[in-house]
Amino acid sequence: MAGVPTPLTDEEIAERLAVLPEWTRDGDVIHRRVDIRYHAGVAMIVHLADRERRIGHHADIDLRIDHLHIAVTTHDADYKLTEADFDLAARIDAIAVAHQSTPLD
Ligand SMILES: C[C@H](O)[C@H](O)[C@H]1CNC2=NC(N)=NC(=O)C2=N1
Repeated sequence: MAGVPTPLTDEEIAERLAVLPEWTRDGDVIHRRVDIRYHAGVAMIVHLADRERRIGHHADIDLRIDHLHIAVTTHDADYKLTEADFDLAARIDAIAVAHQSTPLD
């Protein structure tokens, strides 16, 4: 097992957020909204959960009728932001693009 992941500094977090315009920092969490219809949102969650299982990092996901809200932090780092959160955020963005274009409702 790897040790406890290292929390990022405020400067490191700002650098990473600068290239993730969909994401907002709220303390020790980053979050974004994905506008997506309900059934496409379900499909996106299944896709994302499979990716999360493989990378060993998981988002908190709130499914609503016309959007998802996704939040990421690292519980193994006492709920601080780490590199793994920004890696997952970038993967979420790519998955969202694919699913937002699916014609499911
Ligand atoms: C053992 C397992 O890899 C860990 O519990 C992983 C799983 N997924 C995780 N996801 C998130 N968001 N934070 C973690 O600290 C974390 N830890």
